[in-house]
Amino acid sequence: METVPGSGARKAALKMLDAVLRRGETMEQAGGAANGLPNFADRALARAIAGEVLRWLVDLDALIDSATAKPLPEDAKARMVLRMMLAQWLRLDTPPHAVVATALPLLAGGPKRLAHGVFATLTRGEARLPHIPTLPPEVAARWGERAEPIAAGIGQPPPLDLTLRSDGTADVPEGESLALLHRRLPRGTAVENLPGFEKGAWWVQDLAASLPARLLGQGAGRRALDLCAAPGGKTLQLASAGWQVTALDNSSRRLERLRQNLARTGLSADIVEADAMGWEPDGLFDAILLDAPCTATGTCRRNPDVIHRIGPRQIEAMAVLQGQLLERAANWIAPGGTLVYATCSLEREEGEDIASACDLTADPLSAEELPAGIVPKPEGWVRTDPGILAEHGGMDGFFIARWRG
Ligand SMILES: C[S@@+](CC[C@H](N)C(=O)[O-])C[C@H]1O[C@@H](n2cnc3c(N)ncnc32)[C@H](O)[C@@H]1O
Repeated sequence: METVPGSGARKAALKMLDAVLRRGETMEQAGGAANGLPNFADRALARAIAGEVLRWLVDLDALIDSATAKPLPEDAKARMVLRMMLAQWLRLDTPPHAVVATALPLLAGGPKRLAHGVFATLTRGEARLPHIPTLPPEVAARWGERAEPIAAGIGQPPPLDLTLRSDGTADVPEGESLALLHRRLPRGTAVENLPGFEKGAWWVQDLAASLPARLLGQGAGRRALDLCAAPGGKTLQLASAGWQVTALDNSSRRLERLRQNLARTGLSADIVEADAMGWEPDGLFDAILLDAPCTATGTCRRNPDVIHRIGPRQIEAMAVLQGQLLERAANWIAPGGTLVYATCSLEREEGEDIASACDLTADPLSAEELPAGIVPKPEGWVRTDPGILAEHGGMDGFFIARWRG
């Protein structure tokens, strides 16, 4: 039983933050802590509090440190609760008295007075966050000159992008269109209530995530392999563009979502549950899309946990796997066929370095194939990040390269 209304959401947010920051779990894994909450609003609030703390962590800590004589240990519960209190007040516009009433019970039997005092000092002093979140120094160094525009994108959740099924644009929501078969809606739009959801006229997919499949063109019944396919956004695009798709993934849970997505949209694909490192196809493919597993740092706007969880160790491990997957996929392209490699990572090791090491014949991407404002690099690769088309709401970070068989 909740003693203070809303305290369940705060407890769940605290558990999520613990899972991400101490145990290195993803927000998706950590989000399980909110599943037991009785209503949608509380679950959404728990996720929003945890998300805002992760977006603004460095700046929230700086405020806390400015108001304590002796810095609180990094892993002190009082620090975590104060981060949540400040995020609610400064980012979610919760009145300070409501913040205090719902957060302090989390410190029952602990340093409640200390937390209350720090929060009161900061509210009295009208503390403010900077305009753009500060990145942890090692992350800023990794992202170099791209760090500032990316950080600007991290400040809030991204808008909602939809990809439309290619057989007509009737019964789809109004919105900005930055590419063929694309609609952009304001952040926070509830998906289930939009026109066309039940009929499967569209699916949720960031504009950058929609680029790799676009770059394979129309299928006209030819065979495509979607390697690492689940939950299937790109499988849907390929099937919708007339490819006869084999969709392979090694996660049965994620493949179940792919099946549901195919059923909702009325599109079809042959589904294979297998480890791409052991599987052998029964023939060659005219197109292969390798949307490789990656650190997903390019999704930092919707998954700000990656800013704090991902470091050189994870990047290196992913880069090894990506290189091996690309080497295998390269054997399965038919002569004259096309292979597209993509990752939703901002890290050079998972993009440019992998493409540089590939000895297939390059098929450089051209600006004409891409939405206006996205310009390929001189090598013919595409590198997107949240700073591109920022005036329209930006996009996820992706690396995309293409070769011919
Ligand atoms: C970036 S996600 C794919 C997203 C998907 N292409 C989409 O658009 O919805 C990478 C996928 O690779 C799968 N994966 C990771 N290692 C794999 C392996 N060795 N064999 C097959 N699939 C693998 C994961 O289960 C995950 O679904």
